[in-house]
Amino acid sequence: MSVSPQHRESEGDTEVAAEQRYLTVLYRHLDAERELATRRLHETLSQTGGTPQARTERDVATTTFSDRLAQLNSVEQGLCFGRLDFHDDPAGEETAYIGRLGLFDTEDDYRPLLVDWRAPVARPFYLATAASPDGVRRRRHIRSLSRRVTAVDDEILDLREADQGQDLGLAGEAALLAALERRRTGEMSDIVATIQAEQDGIIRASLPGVLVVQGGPGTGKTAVALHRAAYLLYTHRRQLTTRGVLVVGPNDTFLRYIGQVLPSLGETGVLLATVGELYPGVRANGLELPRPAEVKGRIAMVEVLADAVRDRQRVPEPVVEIEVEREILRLDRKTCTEARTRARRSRRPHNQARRLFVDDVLDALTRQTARRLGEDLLDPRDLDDIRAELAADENVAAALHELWPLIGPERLLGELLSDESLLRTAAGVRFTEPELAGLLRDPRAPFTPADVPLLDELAELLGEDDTESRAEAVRREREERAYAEGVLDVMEQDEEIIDEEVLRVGDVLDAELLAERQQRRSDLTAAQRAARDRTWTFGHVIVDEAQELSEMDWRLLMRRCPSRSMTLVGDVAQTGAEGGASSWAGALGPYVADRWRLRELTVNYRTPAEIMELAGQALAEVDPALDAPTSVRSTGLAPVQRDLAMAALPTVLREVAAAEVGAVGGGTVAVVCPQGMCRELRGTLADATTRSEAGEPNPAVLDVAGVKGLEFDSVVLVAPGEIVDGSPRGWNDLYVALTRATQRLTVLHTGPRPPALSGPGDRPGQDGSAAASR
Ligand SMILES: Nc1ncnc2c1ncn2[C@@H]1O[C@H](COP(=O)(O)OP(=O)(O)OP(=O)(O)O)[C@@H](O)[C@H]1O
Repeated sequence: MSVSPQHRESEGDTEVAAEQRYLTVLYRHLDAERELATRRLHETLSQTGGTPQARTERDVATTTFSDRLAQLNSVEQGLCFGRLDFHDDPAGEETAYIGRLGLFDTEDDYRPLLVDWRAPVARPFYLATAASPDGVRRRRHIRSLSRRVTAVDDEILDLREADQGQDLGLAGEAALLAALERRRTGEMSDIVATIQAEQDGIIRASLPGVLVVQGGPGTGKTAVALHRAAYLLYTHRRQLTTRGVLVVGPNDTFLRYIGQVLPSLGETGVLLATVGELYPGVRANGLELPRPAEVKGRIAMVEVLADAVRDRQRVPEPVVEIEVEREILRLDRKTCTEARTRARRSRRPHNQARRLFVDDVLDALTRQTARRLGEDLLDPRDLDDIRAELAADENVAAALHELWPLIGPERLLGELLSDESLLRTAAGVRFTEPELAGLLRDPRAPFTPADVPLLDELAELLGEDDTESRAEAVRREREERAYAEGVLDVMEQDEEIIDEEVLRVGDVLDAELLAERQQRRSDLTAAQRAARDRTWTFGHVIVDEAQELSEMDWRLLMRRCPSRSMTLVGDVAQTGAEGGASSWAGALGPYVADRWRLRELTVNYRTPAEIMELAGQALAEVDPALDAPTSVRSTGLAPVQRDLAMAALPTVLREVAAAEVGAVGGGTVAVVCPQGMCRELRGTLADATTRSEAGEPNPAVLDVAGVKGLEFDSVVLVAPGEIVDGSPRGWNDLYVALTRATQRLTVLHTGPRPPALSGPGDRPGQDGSAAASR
């Protein structure tokens, strides 16, 4: 059907008005649900007293209503974004509206008003095509701002109508392009309205097993990973809310950048963390150079740490003398070696095996003392007393501490990295001299993120010294039981005035059970509990920028997920960490052999074609066999490259940054530079720096590691030559830096251009004069 522009406009207006009416109804239901949840929450909170069971039930209800309210609040923006019209649907439901959560008409037999995007019914919204319409006649994207419909975009999924001029490109192309053109705020948005078919397949892939998602820059890996978390929580709610889902990202800035996506999808129970945050009780905020971090990430550290622990299990050379009550007792090498062998053979962790060692040594000292006192005069009770006295003796304790100390991971690692002789003994010939020297540090230095997997490894090797925590657990249990007994007493007294025949509370509920209920009442989410517990194992683990993980990082993460239900997203062409992965098979082989699935993403939604052409030249330097993803859009703006003298950089950068901030009209700008230049350039731009909507500095001055995974409307790349020369993975780094912009890219060369960046059309100049135009 051909329509005149005026006709089309009025037809569009009618459709917008119709959808507005429907949207208004949906918001009315949303408001009603909110009111209901608020009312129930208030009612629950205002109740006091009652039986312990009633209190428990109230706590559960409070959590349920608060969660529901948070979910209802989170879907306010873009509540409904799609509509499917089906051909003769046998169920008689010819239309389905798709949105951020499910809403039902409670007064009309729970008729679905809005279908959750994760429900199977919604799937054709993402998958149907004209060639394979899956019963769908028309897919409509509904765009809205606040509660107002701003546009509708239709696709008729019918090849005959398509022949009549319908555009059958990407699913919801107009809505997709509108989303991609939006200026960036510094916080990632969800893509729930415009998920593409290849992404949908990954989001809804089955839960078990290791799924690797490989894709070039801007292909939506992060977006897909987060939507997969939301999908899995919806589909496997019971299983995953108990064990929790962990999402691992490369650094804090990145976690802040993605932090709003899951809440905007109504999911709050996910733990977002860097590997450096996965050791409760340690804030690993020390800085470290890439080289020592790489050495710490090597798998050889497993043996170094095991040797460092063994090094703490000593025997006397040849004898140690202990003064007890003015007598000298002797511990010889043979006795201690036998005790050590027995303790080591137990294969228990160091702190737990210590009990065996201590037992044997105390036995030997008891025998010695008994011999001295005259064995024939002593009965077993006397021997027990002697042993107990020896165990309590300070000098014996000191000798035992020398031979087999109780030691925690933090102390052992701190001492190992700050004591050259301990480090040399443990490292053996595994590292070169410069590598060893790089590992040594000041004893007061804070832990770094690369230390965390080492602490975790040590925690496994050392085991908890659980003497204290067991005593504490027993004490707590006693207290809880005493409290529960008190509660039961009070309740039974109350009941005495009631009929004797009535079942008493104590008949159905004993103190132990009541105490246990009290514990289960804890209203922390699984994610919150997991964050405090090193030994927590998650129901599913998602890792973003997974190519950056070191071998030691992988060991830690695998420990957190023994079920190996994992989604790992990344791009081996973007690996910047020296100890990061060059291939997925290499990284995963030790844990799952070849039992992992690979899915690829091929379309770049971020970087315009013009910028990708330049980035492709850097990618060819990484590996000529790699293909850059295809850009979904072009802007008509070629990147600008300028050559200038280093001395001119401050002036030129100030000019360029100001111009770019103006050009993106409130959007985000990043200056990306070699690590060593960041501080100086921040100073250069200090006067002109404001804050983005997300509260980040704008322009942000960041090195490549700092922009990994992020995107900006405009990027000013400084000294790419130095970035290439600055690391063994310099070309990977340059590729990352070149692919951060959603609209505009300016490259400022302060030295010779890397050959791959000089292409046709450039006019290299000198000293800061404009060299190439857009
Ligand atoms: N289907 C989609 N609809 C709308 N926007 C999308 C879609 N897929 C991806 N995007 C957008 O494209 C941009 C890049 O996505 P994302 O950051 O997830 O890519 P990535 O593959 O993780 O990139 P990198 O490897 O560079 O970190 C984001 O702004 C994201 O919101």
